[in-house]
Amino acid sequence: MSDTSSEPGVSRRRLLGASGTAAVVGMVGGAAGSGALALRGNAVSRGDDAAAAGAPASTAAPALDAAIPFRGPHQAGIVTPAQDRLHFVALDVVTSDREELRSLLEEWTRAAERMTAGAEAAPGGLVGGGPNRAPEDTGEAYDLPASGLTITIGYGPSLFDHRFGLASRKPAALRDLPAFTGDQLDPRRTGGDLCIQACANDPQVAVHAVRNLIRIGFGVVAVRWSQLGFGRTSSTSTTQATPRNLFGFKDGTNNLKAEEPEALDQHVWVAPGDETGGGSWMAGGSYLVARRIRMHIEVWDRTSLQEQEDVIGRDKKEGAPLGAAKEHDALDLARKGPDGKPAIPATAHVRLAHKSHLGGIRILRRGYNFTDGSDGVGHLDAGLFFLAYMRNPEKQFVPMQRALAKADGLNEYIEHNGSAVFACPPGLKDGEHWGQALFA
Ligand SMILES: C=CC1=C(C)c2cc3[nH]c(cc4nc(cc5[nH]c(cc1n2)c(C)c5CCC(=O)O)C(CCC(=O)O)=C4C)c(C)c3C=C
Ligand SMILES: [Fe+2]
Repeated sequence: MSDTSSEPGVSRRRLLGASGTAAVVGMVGGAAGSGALALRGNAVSRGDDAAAAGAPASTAAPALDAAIPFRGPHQAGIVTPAQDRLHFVALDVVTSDREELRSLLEEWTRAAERMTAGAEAAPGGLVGGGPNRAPEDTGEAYDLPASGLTITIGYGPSLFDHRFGLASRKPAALRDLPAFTGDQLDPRRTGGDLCIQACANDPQVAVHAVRNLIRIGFGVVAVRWSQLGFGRTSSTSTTQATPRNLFGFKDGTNNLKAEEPEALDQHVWVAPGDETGGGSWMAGGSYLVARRIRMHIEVWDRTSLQEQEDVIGRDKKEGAPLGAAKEHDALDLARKGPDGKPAIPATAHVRLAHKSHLGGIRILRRGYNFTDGSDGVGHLDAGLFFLAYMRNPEKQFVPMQRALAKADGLNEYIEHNGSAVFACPPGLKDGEHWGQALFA
């Protein structure tokens, strides 16, 4: 794509201009913060350190370029509008030194805040260290704007074992997920002491963020597994159009949205009384469930339209519930079709995942499509990297996935082959850093 910018210095060449993906910057879900590092808005690139130090943000800037506030009551990257690209990484801690881990989390905070503002990972990172040292920024995002980058951190259950004296700080709700019927989990895509979710509207910006955090963590953390994603498969704000997944269906219609603060408090954010004792630092945070779900798209592509719609429980073109007309019409699970059978079949995905089937349970989905080449026997290795945030995985994801694993018509076409759960701490106030509450 060519550079369409009319402002000098603004490069948008890799920004994805798809309609309906425009980011709303700032106060979504109360997640805005004044940040210790002044945001540079969109009219500057990473190389402009003067701007990083305090130039006012441009109000005329296009939303896809924009910087999303790093600080606030909740971490960005949860209810902030889902960007188009993902780079997710699960890491293991390879040192046994508690102070090294604490100090890395502090250093990561500084770098993450800078990068989300569109700055280099460290001041003068590109060439400022002189010719004899390795640069403190890898450089591939130097000329690019913030691109809506969010960096969200999570802690896995294994981080709270004997190694770092954190056992007494483990949140009660942070437990490895149980096995589900049909799971085909690959240990090489499962678990992790830590995770970083980097989302942006430019893939190069997301990859740059993860790469630089890994570089900073050399000797303290090592990558366990990672996943790239594209074409978000959920909308997390009513300002966003509903995208489609690789089965060609609109995905995210009945998701929780940033504009529903009461529902988010009920289903997504950990409340002050939820975790007592060592886990009380999680108030305002959320739990993340990640599942790598391979979709057998070649089989799906040979399936009739009627069967596809019955499997999902919605029509393919409009995304309306079967028996209804419009995408956002309510699901009527009692409605009968002309043949007297339920309009939304008993094994339809949306029926089984709907709150009325699950005692009111809901989750916030924030997944991405992926294609990771082919499997060597003529099939694409493609699917949905399912990411969902919730207040308590055992009370939300586990019963929901149990219901789906048991009866979902979709199971014929999918396979869960990666899995992890993480506790994502609350957002940071000015001057705070990741790990501060954890190591208090
Ligand atoms: C355990 C939770 C869920 C998994 C795993 C999951 C996988 C999965 N979903 C689709 C496609 C669609 N899902 C849709 C709705 C939907 N899915 C879940 C949960 C899981 N999905 C929920 C809670 C809902 C909402 C149900 C409701 O209240 O109506 C839809 C319909 C559009 C929408 O509302 O988002 C589609 C399409 C795939 C392909 C998939 C695994 C690969
Ligand atoms: Fe679903």
